[in-house]
Amino acid sequence: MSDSIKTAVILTNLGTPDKPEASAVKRYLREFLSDSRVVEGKGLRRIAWLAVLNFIILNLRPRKVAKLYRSIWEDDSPMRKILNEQVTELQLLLQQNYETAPCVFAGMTYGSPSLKERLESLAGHGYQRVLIIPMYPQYSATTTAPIYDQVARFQLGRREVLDIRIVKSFYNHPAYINSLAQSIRLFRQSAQPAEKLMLSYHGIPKEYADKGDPYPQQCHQTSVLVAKALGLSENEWVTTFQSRFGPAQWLQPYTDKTLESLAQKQVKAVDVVCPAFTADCLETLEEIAEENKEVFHKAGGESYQYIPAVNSSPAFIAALMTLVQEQSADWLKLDNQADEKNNAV
Ligand SMILES: C=CC1=C(C)c2cc3[nH]c(cc4nc(cc5[nH]c(cc1n2)c(C)c5CCC(=O)O)C(CCC(=O)O)=C4C)c(C)c3C=C
Ligand SMILES: [Fe+2]
Ligand SMILES: [Fe+2]
Repeated sequence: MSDSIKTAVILTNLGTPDKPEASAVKRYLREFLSDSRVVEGKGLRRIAWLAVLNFIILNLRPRKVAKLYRSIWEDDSPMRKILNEQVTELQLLLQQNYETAPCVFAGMTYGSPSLKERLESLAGHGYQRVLIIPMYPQYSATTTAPIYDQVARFQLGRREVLDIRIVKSFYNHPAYINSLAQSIRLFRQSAQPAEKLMLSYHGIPKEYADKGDPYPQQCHQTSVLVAKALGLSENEWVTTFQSRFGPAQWLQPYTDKTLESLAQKQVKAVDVVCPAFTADCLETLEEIAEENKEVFHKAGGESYQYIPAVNSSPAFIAALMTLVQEQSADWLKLDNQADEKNNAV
């Protein structure tokens, strides 16, 4: 890195409540679900959604969802805990490889630690260059684009803007595919591999995809590449979409319906992995590892195993460093000694 220019990397994830309590969940859901990137609609549609959100959803959902959070909470929300671990591990790896490593921070789109406050604080501390890595391998207007929006709002009106780069997606990056394949391989080495590998992605409303959100295509591409890396034949894996919200149609095939139909077709064992999540969270630890396990068993399935997210596995942290290297090569100066050391191993 050039001597006098302070550079930071921010790992950015969606966000999560501060506590597993109804009031904290309400605050989080209000911020998240008020974003018109997440629930689209203009004019009357927007007014109707805000009425439903404020008068119905925010009165009924927080208590139910807080209970789900309590079932997975450790000393913090798993997403925030894992994001902090990813920050620590990436910082260590960068320090081993660079004379002057950039500083790595965490930032959430909704809730804390907030991306907006992180950017303000970095600017206040004289950082001029920032690489933001959204922790979503597949781009979606519902998740990645809000990060671009926050950066645009941050820059607006600044006399000297910060030099900010954002990694748009990494759904097909060989280092990410390798980290995912490795995590599946390691899991299947220590457990009996199931006859079917299910790759379950968070869904989005079908309407958004029909209007051009590239998310589903990127999910399918990730699946194809992972299956190829694992040497799976076509009938050994399936791509599905989870986490439906509201009455509209979402991306299909749905995870729960597919589990039921697999069990009905006498598939007795499935392994499930969630490649849209780089950190375990409510959607993986509760919805996939618990709720959907019950769905499969109730439908007659016998063995259901959830394969954890890539989290802070060495291969995923190495993938993050590769992204840093590629996206900010001109900002960084490789530590020749560390480089020689790595080559000698
Ligand atoms: C209402 C619309 C929603 C869209 C569109 C959506 C897209 C989307 N979300 C993720 C990743 C995560 N979502 C998580 C929780 C979550 N998601 C929604 C709704 C939408 N998501 C809600 C209401 C919630 C909260 C829980 C609930 O009330 O059911 C999480 C987990 C957060 C945690 O604290 O652990 C993640 C991660 C992606 C990747 C995505 C589109 C591609
Ligand atoms: Fe979501
Ligand atoms: Fe969910």
